Amino acid sequence: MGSISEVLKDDPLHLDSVIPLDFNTLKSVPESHQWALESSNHSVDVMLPVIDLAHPDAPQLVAHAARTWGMFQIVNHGIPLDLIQGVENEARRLFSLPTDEKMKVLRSSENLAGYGVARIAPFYAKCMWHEGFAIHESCVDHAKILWPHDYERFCNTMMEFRKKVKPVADQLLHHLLVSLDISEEAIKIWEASANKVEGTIQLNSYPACPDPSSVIGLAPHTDTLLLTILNQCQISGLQIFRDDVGWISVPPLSGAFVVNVGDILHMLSNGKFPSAYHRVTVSENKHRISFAYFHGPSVDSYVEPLNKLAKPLYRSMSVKEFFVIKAKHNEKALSLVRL
Ligand SMILES: O=C(O)CCC(=O)C(=O)O
Ligand SMILES: [Fe+2]
Repeated sequence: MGSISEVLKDDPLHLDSVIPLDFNTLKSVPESHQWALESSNHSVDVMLPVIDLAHPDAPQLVAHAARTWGMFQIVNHGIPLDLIQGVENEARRLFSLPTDEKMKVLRSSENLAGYGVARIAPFYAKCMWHEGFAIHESCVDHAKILWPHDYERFCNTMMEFRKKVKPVADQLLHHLLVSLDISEEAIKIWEASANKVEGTIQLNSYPACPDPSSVIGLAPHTDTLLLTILNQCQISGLQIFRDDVGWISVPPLSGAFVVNVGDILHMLSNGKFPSAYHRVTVSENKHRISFAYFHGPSVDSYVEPLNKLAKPLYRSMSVKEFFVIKAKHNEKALSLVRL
């Protein structure tokens, strides 16, 4: 089984040339980070569905929200509040390290785990008001470099989070696959595929910005994998785009997670679940942290619309092939594999 870094070794994401800014030293926004954002850059507040996973109708509610929005919030998910707070605390501890310390664990074209800019950064002339840290399997090697005598707290917290979030993602994926009217065998194959891999944890940091209207935290994008489960740590910033309305703010709810559909699940569902197009704005006075878990699949899997009764909207391809297409073409990837 190959890692994402191995899959992309011939078509690397050119992350090496983009290094996050030292945000602590700034009094104004440098030109490198000023975006020409349209004047219609406002957002509206429309409430995304909030689903209680303990509710008897949760499977249907989840499927309905995924079809209508590609994004929803979940409560009663079983992930303890003190663990959520622990992950935020560890992320803040990491991002508040001096820049030269963080640079020791910089992600690169060779190793996509570690500190650095967003995966989509190489596609834009301007830089985003963001720094991130990606954990693929273990984070011990990096944590030992950052905190040689105290690395366990960080790693244990991240691994505990993954242990608790993965079954939630499994359960959501199960509800979604069942709602597609597909064979039990297809459901089992995709559950096994997601289970085979650990899933990536992505920590995001959006420092307070002297002029938030001229920058973007994360440029509009869709996530690549099956499902994303994200915590906004009580500070707003996440927005989802809807053709009929425009950008919609997703308000952070205490203890809730945001769930969104990624490109691969979108293709498996033959377009029934939209791959949520989202972005992040930043605040003038708050340093926002978010953390996400990206669920499955195994890079050995084969993607194709699973419901055989409908005319397929996407061609068949391996997950590896799709990763390479996405790495090269970013937001055009889905249209390139559409039939
Ligand atoms: O920070 C957020 O709210 C969203 C982060 C995100 O979209 C991502 O990590 O892919
Ligand atoms: Fe995202």
